[in-house]
Amino acid sequence: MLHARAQHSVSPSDLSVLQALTGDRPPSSSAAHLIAAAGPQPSTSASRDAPRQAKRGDRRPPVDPLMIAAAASAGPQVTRNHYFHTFFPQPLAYAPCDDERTSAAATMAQRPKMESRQAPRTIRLQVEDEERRRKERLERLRDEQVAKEHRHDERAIADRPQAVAMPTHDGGFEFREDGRLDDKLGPDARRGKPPASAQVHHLKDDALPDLPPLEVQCRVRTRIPTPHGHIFLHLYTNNHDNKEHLAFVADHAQMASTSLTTNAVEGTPVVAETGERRLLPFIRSRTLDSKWYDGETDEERIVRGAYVGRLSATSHCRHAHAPPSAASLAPTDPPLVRIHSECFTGETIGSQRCDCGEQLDEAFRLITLAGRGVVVYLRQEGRGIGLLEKMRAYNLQDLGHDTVTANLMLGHGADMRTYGIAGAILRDLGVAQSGVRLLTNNPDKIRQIEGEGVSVVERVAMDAPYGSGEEDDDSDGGSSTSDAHTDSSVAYHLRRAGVGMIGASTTSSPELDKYLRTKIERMGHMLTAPEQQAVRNRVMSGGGSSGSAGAHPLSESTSALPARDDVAEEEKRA
Ligand SMILES: Nc1nc2c(ncn2[C@@H]2O[C@H](COP(=O)(O)OP(=O)(O)OP(=O)(O)O)[C@@H](O)[C@H]2O)c(=O)[nH]1
Repeated sequence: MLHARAQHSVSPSDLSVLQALTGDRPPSSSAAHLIAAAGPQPSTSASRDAPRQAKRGDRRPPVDPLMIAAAASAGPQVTRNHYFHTFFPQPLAYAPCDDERTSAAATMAQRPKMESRQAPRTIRLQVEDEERRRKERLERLRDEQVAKEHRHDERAIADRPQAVAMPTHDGGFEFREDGRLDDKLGPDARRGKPPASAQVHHLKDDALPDLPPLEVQCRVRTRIPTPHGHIFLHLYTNNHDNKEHLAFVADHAQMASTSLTTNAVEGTPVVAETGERRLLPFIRSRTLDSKWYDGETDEERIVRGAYVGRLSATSHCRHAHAPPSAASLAPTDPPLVRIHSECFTGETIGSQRCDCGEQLDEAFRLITLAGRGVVVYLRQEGRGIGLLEKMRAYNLQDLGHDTVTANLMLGHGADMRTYGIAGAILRDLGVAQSGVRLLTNNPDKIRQIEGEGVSVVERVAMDAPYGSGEEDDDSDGGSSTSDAHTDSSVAYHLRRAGVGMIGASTTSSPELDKYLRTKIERMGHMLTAPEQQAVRNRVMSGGGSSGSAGAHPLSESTSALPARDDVAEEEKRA
């Protein structure tokens, strides 16, 4: 005890060192000298009183001389104070050792406040529990929905003919009554797998992962005389949506043989560049021509427009003839194909906000001119958003927005269409495999349809006849105009004859110009700008028809398609 007290007795030189170290000014080199010189000193009354005062007023333990020596020898930047413990200390930011020199409030202000952001455990468990229950509820609802759709599908299948047969054009195969493939039809069939030629009907549509593999079926086909020529109209159903998609087929040779009622010709005769003569297979629906169920009669097949071989007015016998075989024919020349999306406003009431009516009209004209081609008409109104939303988009367009921005403002993509059904229809018609010449200006459409397994060997420009609204503003009310008064050319009359909508086939309006410009500038469509088109129309009005679709002046390869980066960017932002 005595020894300890002797050790803790404070000498005047200790006090001087302490003063030097804790004074307002940093310790000078003389302080170090002082410290070095500090040794056991004779005690004065002041020094004797100091511990007593400390005992009375200041209850902190006396200063350890070893600490003082260590602090002094470490140089002027270090005091006996310990470092202020923070994760990111300020340089030379030391904690105060004397409460008198820094207030407690200031100290608290300097210290970073560490707060837990975690909710109490009970609340966390409660939230987790609620989340789990919410997920289970959603899963239950989804299961119920799937079960409902499944029941609906089963009913729909039950309503169908018992066994849906598959293509037989190319040596084909059939389903038995129970829906399984007939055993005699090869190894694939024995394994319960349709042959490669049939698998095209079962391609998975990636965009709709929850749906069953896509199947299309042509329910009926009939002949329609149009101002451009006769075409076969096909109505398709499918298992992905409840819409009736359509296909218009121009096939002159088939039309001629059908009207003879004898099917004397079994293909479209063509003469190749080499002078070789050959027959291209008729464009026919495989699902329509296949046997739907055992015991179907020719009469039933005639009513739905299926192939019945040699027809006669009294054909009541059971179907006994195979459809024409394509197996022996040379590879087909690529037919002209248009994949057109429904536009009630443009096609039926002659809206001049878009060029859809003119495009449909032109597509009909071109496939009938070519004598062999297809227009697939998809019920994807308003680029897939439906008529209701398209009309809302029109109202936004009236406020000055273009067609892309209006769609985005309504929470849709710029283009919500898919082409799985179009691909399946083209495969069903037997034109996809050998390649098609696609009538379009839309590079995205080419990419998508190729993604569906349809080979596009050539892009043919969809060059519908429209004028420039700017030029025609002074004409009669801005309605269909341009060449009506001046153009007496064959081209004009040909188009005039093919008008499939109110208000003639050649149209123009400022809205249409804006629509076309947006398609060029924002959607990457390979179109002629409205101003250039006006000039072109004038030239064409003196130059007659653009001629055969096969020699279309704007035909070009599908390479070097422009990107749609800006639209993708805006879609992301929206
Ligand atoms: N959402 C929306 N859809 C429109 C508008 N105008 C036309 N459509 C739809 O657009 C579809 C036609 O698409 P377009 O972009 O004109 O042409 P495309 O089929 O992509 O390209 P092409 O093959 O070159 O004709 C149809 O379904 C029309 O109903 C519009 O202002 N807003």
